[in-house]
Amino acid sequence: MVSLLIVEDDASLKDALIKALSKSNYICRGVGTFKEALTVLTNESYDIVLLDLKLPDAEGVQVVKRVKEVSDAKIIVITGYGDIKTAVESIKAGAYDFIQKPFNLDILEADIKRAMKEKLTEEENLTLKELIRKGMDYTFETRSPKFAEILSLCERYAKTDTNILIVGETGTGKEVLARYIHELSNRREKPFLVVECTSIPPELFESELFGYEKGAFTGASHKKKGLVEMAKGGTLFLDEVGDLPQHIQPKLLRFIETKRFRRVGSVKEEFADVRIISATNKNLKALCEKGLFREDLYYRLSILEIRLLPLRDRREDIPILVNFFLSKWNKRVSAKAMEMLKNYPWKGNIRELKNLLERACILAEGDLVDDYLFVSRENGPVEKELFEGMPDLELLEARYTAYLLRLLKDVNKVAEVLGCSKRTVYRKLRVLKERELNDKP
Ligand SMILES: Nc1ncnc2c1ncn2[C@@H]1O[C@H](COP(=O)(O)OP(=O)(O)OP(=O)(O)O)[C@@H](O)[C@H]1O
Repeated sequence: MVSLLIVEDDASLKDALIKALSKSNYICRGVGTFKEALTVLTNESYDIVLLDLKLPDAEGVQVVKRVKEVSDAKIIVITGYGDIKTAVESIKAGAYDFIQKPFNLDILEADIKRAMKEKLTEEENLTLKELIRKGMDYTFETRSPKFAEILSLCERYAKTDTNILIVGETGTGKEVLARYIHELSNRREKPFLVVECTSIPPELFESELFGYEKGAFTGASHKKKGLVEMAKGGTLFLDEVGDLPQHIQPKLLRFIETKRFRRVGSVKEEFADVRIISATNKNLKALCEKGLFREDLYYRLSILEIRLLPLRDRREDIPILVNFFLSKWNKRVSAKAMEMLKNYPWKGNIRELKNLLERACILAEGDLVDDYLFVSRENGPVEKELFEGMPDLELLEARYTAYLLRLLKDVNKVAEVLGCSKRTVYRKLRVLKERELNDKP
């Protein structure tokens, strides 16, 4: 529902507007002075402000500027007849549009609708900019009865709005499954945002999650929305939730319970309807017992729980996954190699399988990738060449780059495998030369 604040000192006009717009399903509130308007806007969020520029305690363009400082709302200015100059100036100061008294309600409503459309597009763009959406690049075809059961649970859970905890070893596809649940849910048109609990520094966590106001801390030169606000209407995925800093836990709990939060440096309560899916490879219960994770938060997050199988417990799906990853490259493995892949321990689960196959696809010239599957694992002399003398990271990278170049005989391919530019490849080769020269007696 769209919320409107009507700032108008003419009480009869204000009341008439509230009555008429409420009938059209807008949530309306009215105030008669600028002071009241500022107080309300500082404490509550509105989508649109209808703003009379001639108020008893303030008037003119300054009014627009002040409102913009405290609110995200689109401002539609109400001006008296013949006050075009002020109206134009107010647009320059950031108002969305102006409307002259006396006005027709249909025109005002059309204006409100246009302003809302622009506001939603802006919010969407902002979200998209902040969000690097990974492609929906997965397969859930399965021959494993146990995994089929998990999938049918997910389909049922997706239809609810309840928080879900996904538990499983690293690389088992917890994030992929969370995206799948989001895509099956009614929230699919809204964002799916990932909070990487391990990679956000604890001191920045609150502002990343809930956003901040301009001036909230040194360096906060502009207001910024947090992930919770950007995920409005969608799903927030808390990856490695066991690593959630302890000082954030009560704040997240409060948000989950009330759907309300405050940006850092703000007293204003914001509202966001967000579904939380979390994932962990840790034993959260054990963390609770050690006092490292709040028990009440754990129960809130894990109302529904899904336990993902490690790949070794669904080996019947390995051929499906292998063919899925290879098909993108138009490559294949022999039946013998497939058997090897089926029997491998896969401690890193699907991630390890995917990485191994992708590397083999890049390395193999023909369509059969057998020879490149376990190339560095079984190749003792290569390991010796790379690791001799316990190299530091710079030397190891340089040696590995040189090794790949010998193997692939093509700098472009090396750059592709390493995920860097050709220039970086050349730089690493130069490093190797220099280090070898320096190390010679
Ligand atoms: N069903 C699937 N189909 C295809 N690829 C998958 C599938 N599940 C996982 N993967 C791939 O495996 C890799 C690991 O998946 P994901 O990041 O979801 O695992 P995770 O359990 O969240 O890992 P971690 O605990 O390390 O965060 C990704 O590259 C992902 O694309």
